[in-house]
Amino acid sequence: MGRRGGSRKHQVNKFAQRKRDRKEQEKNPQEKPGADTRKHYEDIVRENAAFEEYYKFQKVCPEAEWDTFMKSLKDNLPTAFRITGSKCEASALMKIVQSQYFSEILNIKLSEGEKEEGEEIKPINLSWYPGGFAWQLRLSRTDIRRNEALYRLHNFLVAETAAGGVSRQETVSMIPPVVLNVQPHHKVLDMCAAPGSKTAQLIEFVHADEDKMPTGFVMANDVDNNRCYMLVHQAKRLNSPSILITNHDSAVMPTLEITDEQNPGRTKPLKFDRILCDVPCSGDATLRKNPDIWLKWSTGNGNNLHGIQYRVLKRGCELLDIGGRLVYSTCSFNPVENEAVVHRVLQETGDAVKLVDVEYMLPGLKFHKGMTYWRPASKDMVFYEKYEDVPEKWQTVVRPQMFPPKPEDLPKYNLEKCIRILPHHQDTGGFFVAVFEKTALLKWEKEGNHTESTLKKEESEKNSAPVKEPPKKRRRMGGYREDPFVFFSGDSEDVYPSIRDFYDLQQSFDPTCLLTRCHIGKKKNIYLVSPVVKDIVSRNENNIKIINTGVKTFVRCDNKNMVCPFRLSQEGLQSITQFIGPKRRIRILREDLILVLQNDNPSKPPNVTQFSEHTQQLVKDFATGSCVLEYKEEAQDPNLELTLVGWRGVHSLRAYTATPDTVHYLRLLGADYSKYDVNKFKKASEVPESDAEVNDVTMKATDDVTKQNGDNVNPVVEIEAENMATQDVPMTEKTTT
Ligand SMILES: C[S@@+](CC[C@H](N)C(=O)[O-])C[C@H]1O[C@@H](n2cnc3c(N)ncnc32)[C@H](O)[C@@H]1O
Repeated sequence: MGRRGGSRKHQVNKFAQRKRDRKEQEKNPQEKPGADTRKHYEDIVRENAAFEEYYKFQKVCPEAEWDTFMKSLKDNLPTAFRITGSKCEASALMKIVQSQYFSEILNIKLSEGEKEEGEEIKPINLSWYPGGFAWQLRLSRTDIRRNEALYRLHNFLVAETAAGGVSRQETVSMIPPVVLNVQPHHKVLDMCAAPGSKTAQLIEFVHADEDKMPTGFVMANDVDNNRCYMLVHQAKRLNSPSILITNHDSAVMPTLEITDEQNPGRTKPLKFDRILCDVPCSGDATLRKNPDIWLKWSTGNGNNLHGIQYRVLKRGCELLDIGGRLVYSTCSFNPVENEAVVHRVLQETGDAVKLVDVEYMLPGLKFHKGMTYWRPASKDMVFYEKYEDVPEKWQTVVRPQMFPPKPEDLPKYNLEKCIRILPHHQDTGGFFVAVFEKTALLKWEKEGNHTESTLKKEESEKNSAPVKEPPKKRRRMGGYREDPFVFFSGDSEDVYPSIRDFYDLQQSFDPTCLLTRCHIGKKKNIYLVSPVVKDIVSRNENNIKIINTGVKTFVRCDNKNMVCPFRLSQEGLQSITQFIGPKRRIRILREDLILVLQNDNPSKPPNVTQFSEHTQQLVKDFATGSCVLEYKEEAQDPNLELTLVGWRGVHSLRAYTATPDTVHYLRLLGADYSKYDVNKFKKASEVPESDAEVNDVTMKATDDVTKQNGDNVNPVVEIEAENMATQDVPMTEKTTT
């Protein structure tokens, strides 16, 4: 997509990288700049006396459980994943996982040290995850990657992640979107969204009703421009027309405009039904995954983050609609980042916002209730009972709002409704979750038209500043300059009539939901958004930096045999398929679908004569060009229904899918895909040691074919981005400014 295309979206900002390297080197002078600290993870001594002293004092964990808590924290983290995609595909994939891959796990013989005596390695189904689609394995990522007996499981996870059939995500990180209780009609805001594992869940929930385009949407925001491109990657995997990605400081997120359905032609401020506020935090509950935190931990980290956490949560409460729900979460154990922030906001918002109990939504999950007493500490590990005891030199760091409520006020706040998960509860990372509901306007919202306290302050500051000439050129708002979002004007748009006629698009399809990323020149890719997303983008493009939206639906294909210069793209097919008429659809038989998928070399597509008589008849008078291949398997429960982009050549028929999708479909059809399922350990003897990791043969094959198809991003980049996407990267205050 224009300048946002595959090569640039994961591009490292070299200047920022050099700055990070310099800072890192100042901290660890013995390290070479840019050195991969992950290499040394195994050598890190997993101990920190201050950490232990601080949390023992705070009583985050009952004394009797302390040793188990610490032991669990020092252990590697088990792998967890969710099965995603349409209900029928997810059910079929789940059966395959259970019958083929889990049996492998049960049969493996881990060497001593990898497994403790009598340790049960049976996969655990996460009872509280909707549909039972989430699993936790008693194996770390490294166990899976390094164990030859598990190479098929590893290939499966990598390929299905790229195809969008699986999302690898830490168990506890799945909880906030679940308790947010998102429905397809909800307007959802993810305030601190990158790298986007929770955003992916929110998108899945918005798409729960598969037959319809959701009337709701997800707006995923992050302050860090580079990290926003991780969100683009997530959104791309899930092919949703109902997501938009923005780049703004959430603490001062502007109020956007949306069409007022009750008063056609007028707008109203956009308020959200659901808000996820997964704020930047010290990340000390991710110690199992990020052992370098053992080296860096200090009380200062949590204290420094309290302010931004509070501001983001408060702004979230302002942007929430009455009756709406907000989830505040961190991957920190620290009450200063958790209950203290929750208490501070509850204190300010009075009766308008309250905590809700969501235990019933998490059957089988072990956790501790929120804390009602804690003591903030300064960097020198002195704990304070009240603000008056804080020496002057620490008073800007240890703030009055960080202290717990007085015992007599406790019933007002119900802090025990918060959820604190410790690593030993169910062998996961730690996590903190608080669920709020808004029952009335906030005090300061009632006071006037300008509802936001924060923005009001900003406004008055702006007003007192000398008046400047308005900028003549479009403002460049931090980071890369984005290409514009240019919506089709309607039926009269130059390229639209040929698309409409060729694909036999139904009257009910609204062409104004199509967009390109250029004003002038040839339209290359055409993207589709849902009507509500179009409304928001077109009304607010100048109020907030929009990084990305829309699912690629048509791709220019100037083939001399094509009546229409655009072919379909697999990414947007699920959204547009219901509008495509019978003229461009082929209902294909199982054996024929397997034939096109197995013969995916674009230079040698299967000849029509190789297909069944049934399919030969169907394609006999079928015009050449892009088409939809449909397949329905009645014997499955639920029926397996697949929809793929195909291409009718003069003498051939082929599928137009990227390799991860090809493997995914062959897997679902129970067909042979062994050419992609290569044992990299066998292959390892043929490749140099240093290349062994990236030359995962499954993905190498993917890479080759994808380049030929020219339709998808480099899968090696995808793997890297996926690795990033499964980490809730701990933040420091610096990142938030
Ligand atoms: C804990 S991570 C979020 C993880 C993410 N929700 C997920 O599940 O993948 C915190 C994110 O907040 C972002 N962030 C920090 N300060 C912010 C701010 N003021 N506004 C918006 N985003 C912010 C960081 O860039 C970081 O990506």
